[in-house]
Amino acid sequence: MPPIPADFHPDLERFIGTARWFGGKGRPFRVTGARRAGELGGDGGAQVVVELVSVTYDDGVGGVELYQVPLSLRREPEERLEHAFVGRWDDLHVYDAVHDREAMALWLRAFGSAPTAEPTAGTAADGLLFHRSADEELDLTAQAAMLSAEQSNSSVVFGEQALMKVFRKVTPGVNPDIQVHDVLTRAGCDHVAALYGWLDVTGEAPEGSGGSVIQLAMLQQFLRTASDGWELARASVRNLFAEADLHADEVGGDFAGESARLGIALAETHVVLAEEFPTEQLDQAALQQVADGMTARLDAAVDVLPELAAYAEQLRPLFAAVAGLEGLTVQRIHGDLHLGQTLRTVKGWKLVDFEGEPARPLADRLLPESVWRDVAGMLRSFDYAAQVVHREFDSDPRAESDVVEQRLHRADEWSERNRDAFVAAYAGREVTAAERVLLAAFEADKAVYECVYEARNRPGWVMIPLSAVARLAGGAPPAVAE
Ligand SMILES: Nc1ncnc2c1ncn2[C@@H]1O[C@H](COP(=O)(O)OP(=O)(O)O)[C@@H](O)[C@H]1O
Ligand SMILES: O=P(O)(O)O[C@H]1O[C@H](CO)[C@@H](O[C@H]2O[C@H](CO)[C@@H](O)[C@H](O)[C@H]2O)[C@H](O)[C@H]1O
Repeated sequence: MPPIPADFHPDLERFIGTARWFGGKGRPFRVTGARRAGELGGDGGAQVVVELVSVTYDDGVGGVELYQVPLSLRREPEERLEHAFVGRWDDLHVYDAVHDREAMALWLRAFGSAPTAEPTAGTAADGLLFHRSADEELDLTAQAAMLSAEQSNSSVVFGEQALMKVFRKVTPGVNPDIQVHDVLTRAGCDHVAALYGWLDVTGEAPEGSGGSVIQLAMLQQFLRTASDGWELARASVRNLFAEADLHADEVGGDFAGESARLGIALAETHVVLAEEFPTEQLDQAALQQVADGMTARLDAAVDVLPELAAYAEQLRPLFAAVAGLEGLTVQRIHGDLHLGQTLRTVKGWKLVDFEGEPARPLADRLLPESVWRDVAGMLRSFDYAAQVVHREFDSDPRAESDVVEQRLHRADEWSERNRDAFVAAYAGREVTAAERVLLAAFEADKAVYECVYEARNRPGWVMIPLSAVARLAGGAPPAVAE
């Protein structure tokens, strides 16, 4: 196929700008180029072009970002793909390929023909190199279906066997999600879905990438019996609200046992990560850098959400205290842990999505960090679950104020109970004073990150992390109306 013409760029801008996975929401941008990573199909059947689309922001911050956009090209309009329509390119009707079953079957077949014996060998489709990392025989007749919970990337399930995650924002270099799944699968870690394969671009490395590979997708075991930790936690809060005169430990849907099991799953995963990746003891200069990083993120966040300024001065000493700690060991961690990254299966809790915070530079996401950062991410998530349900119940202005008050109290109680159960099981011993300082600092750092995330993606939820910032800063709750 010829390259995408420049007059298709406005269609790409419209499509990317409204996609859930687009990390630049709220910032005016332009599509400044589209490079063909590869092509699949075309012999009379479905035809797919995989484009790496360059996005440049009008504010000039952050340089060019690359987004993977696989496009399905159709001669006739496809009614069932209307929701995935991108635009017209000459006489072609162009759709987001991840929604197109026939297009996705091409990916699965390419994975199916990749040899498994040599992990470095692969099947090359035009420009694309498919790798297999496990002997699992793939069912090539399995139907593809998009996972509706589309988040930072797009995930497609093949039957009940495999799940392919198509990375959207791509950066030249090792993809942390593929890397960690590969290592943990080989190490026999029980708390992740096994890696089956991955997809690289074979063509010339893009300018400025230092010759690095670009990794486009990951194929892994589909956890058929999984329930999302975020859904389960909220169901437990709802259950508590239904009996608002009872305490969290008195109702049937109590979650504390699951929170404790989740703490153990995280601790066990951290142990394997520490065995398989380098660990390091931070010296004073490195600790200072960690503290400075938190402060710098706070300063940048105040520019995005000025309401944070009211708490900035109280947060600074909390971050500065990190520089005064001694003997902090760092290792590879999850990096963006929250309840939405946990799945409860019949075989226990699994952790997903080891990509780290999507907004962080790739190099930073590969660095060893303190395990308490992951713990803090989960603590924030317990708070979110309680607060989100509280809003579901009490967004009605006619709700009686004493009932609202009571439920708010129960929400806090639920959050505290589950946070405590999680930390106690994770640590398996008393948490030291130094660890408590770290936890509070990482929790505040995460809440600051969430303020930016919500301001850009879900402005109606910004009060959830902002209230947490206020609590951690020891100040009065925010009075900002939503
Ligand atoms: N191996 C799996 N089996 C079943 N469901 C999964 C699996 N991996 C992820 N999921 C589901 O897909 C959703 C998105 O996956 P995730 O890795 O978090 O993607 P993203 O990077 O887009 O946030 C998760 O919330 C989870 O519910
Ligand atoms: O799952 P992603 O890697 O895309 O993570 C991003 O999106 C998350 C929301 O989906 C966001 O998580 C925040 O909201 C969650 C509830 O939806 C809550 O449980 C988390 O605690 C909260 O941080 C995450 O921060 C962001 O990186």
